Amino acid sequence: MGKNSKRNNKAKQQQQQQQQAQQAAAAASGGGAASSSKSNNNNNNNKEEQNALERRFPRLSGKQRKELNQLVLQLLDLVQVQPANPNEEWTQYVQLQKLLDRITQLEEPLQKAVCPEISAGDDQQRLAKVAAFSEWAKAAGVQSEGVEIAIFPGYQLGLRATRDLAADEQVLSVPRKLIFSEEHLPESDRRLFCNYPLLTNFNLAYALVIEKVRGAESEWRPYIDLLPAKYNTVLYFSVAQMQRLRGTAAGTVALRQCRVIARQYANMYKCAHIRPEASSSDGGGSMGVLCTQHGLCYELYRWAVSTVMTRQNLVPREMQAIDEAELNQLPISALIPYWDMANHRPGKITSFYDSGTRQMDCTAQEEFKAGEQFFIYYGDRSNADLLVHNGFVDLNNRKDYVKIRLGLSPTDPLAEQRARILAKLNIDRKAELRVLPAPDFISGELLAFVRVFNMSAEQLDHWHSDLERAGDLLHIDCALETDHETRTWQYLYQRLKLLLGVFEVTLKEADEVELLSQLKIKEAAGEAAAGHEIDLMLLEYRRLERSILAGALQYAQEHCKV
Ligand SMILES: C[S@@+](CC[C@H](N)C(=O)[O-])C[C@H]1O[C@@H](n2cnc3c(N)ncnc32)[C@H](O)[C@@H]1O
Repeated sequence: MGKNSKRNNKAKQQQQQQQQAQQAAAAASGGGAASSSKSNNNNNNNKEEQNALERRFPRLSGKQRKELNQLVLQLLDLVQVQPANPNEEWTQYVQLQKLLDRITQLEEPLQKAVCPEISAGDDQQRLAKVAAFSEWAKAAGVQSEGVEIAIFPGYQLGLRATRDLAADEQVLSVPRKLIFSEEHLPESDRRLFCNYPLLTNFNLAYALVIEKVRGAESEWRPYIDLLPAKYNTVLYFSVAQMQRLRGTAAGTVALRQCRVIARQYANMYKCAHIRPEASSSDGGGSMGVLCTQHGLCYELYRWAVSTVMTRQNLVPREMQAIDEAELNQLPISALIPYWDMANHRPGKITSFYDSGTRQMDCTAQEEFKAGEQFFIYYGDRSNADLLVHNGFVDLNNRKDYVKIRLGLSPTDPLAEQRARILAKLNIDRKAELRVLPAPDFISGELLAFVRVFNMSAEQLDHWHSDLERAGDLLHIDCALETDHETRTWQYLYQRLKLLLGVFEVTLKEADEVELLSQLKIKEAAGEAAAGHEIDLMLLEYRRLERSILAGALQYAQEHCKV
């Protein structure tokens, strides 16, 4: 087949798909202009499709649909506003959660029809699915002789060594055909849903939604059945739980994540039920098909997004995504069954995709005794990152840090001179810089920023006269005038004190310690209530961030005295 005819076919397929989307959208929204202009034949097809959809997805009453439409429009209006400060950001989040709660309530019949397990399921129920999953994985070529899937309290499921494993020994390999990605979608769906190669993690979430809703018809069922029913990601936090993050380094990122996912869902809903005609007029609009043809509801979307966030890995792209060669070099997000049952412990990365054999190989990062949990290392990430994107924190994180935001004031008459020195150090005039755990406490970039920020006009002239030496500012022992050095450390001291002060406003240190110990006692007694894991994670996170800031505060105080 020549290139052009291939392209024509693709265009035809795309057109057909869009027509289907339009018909389905019209059907799901109770018919309308889109269906009335079709031929008789199309009308019949439309009816059949509508009936099929009705059988599969329960119809909401007109009143319920109207309320849902209004809620979605309110949500879109709400998230359009860029909050000007942390208080506004918080108020917006609280309002957003209220809308989402009601949306989820109204969508419950749909959720029960397409993904009933999502609100149920625990570790024991998952464990019961392991035999079918392992058989399926082995039949497709997964090698996992030295490990098995088991329950580990505090981790949900994980991998257990079935014999002694030596360091560097090959433990797992998963062939490409079992690595789930957007490339498993039929081409017509890929064209429809995967238009943004840079957003490959979302493409993966869409592919997962489609397979999930296919249920027993999906060849991925044994894997999907084994996935957790819900997650500890920020999308599952209650307002009271999110409150614990206020004023911490993870707070703003967590709120932004909730906003982004809610907005994406609302946009897809709008294209499906409020403005279905958008399905055929622009690429983004066609995403409404996920709601009309694949039963997408918010509960299913947050599950799919969280599955991807907590389990994805990158593998090389094998199929051309679009006609831009450069983007086709970018890897894609993928779910790697069996390998993704391994939990994290600090160490080194030992999982690599082999393009020659086309499989993901994983070796043991250290020795494991028979019966022990087999851990892999997920990579260098701060606990704020782990909390927001992976739904856990690492109590022994050697790569932890707390980001603080600093910026040059636009009203500072010396801002340009300062910015020039910072640029030499690859630091922006508005930057997020790292406070570190002992023994470093203050990163070189943070120290350099504050030093530049505190330079007098004369000192700036001095450093400009020999910009090549700017790198010295990154080092603790850089020789500076005493008053300049004192101002630098006083500034750092005040800033850290302020951050710790915000911690106290949200929850006092003594209360935090008390709550943490109560939760641990309850856990030990087997009395953990719903949401316990998230509550515990949030208190642990606060304790770890507080200890980094407090250590750095003491360090800064010692330097103020010098
Ligand atoms: C790739 S999955 C690992 C398998 C997962 N435990 C399960 O039950 O399916 C990653 C998830 O496992 C959990 N996890 C991994 N490492 C952990 C750790 N060190 N502490 C607590 N939870 C961890 C977190 O819930 C994380 O989102």
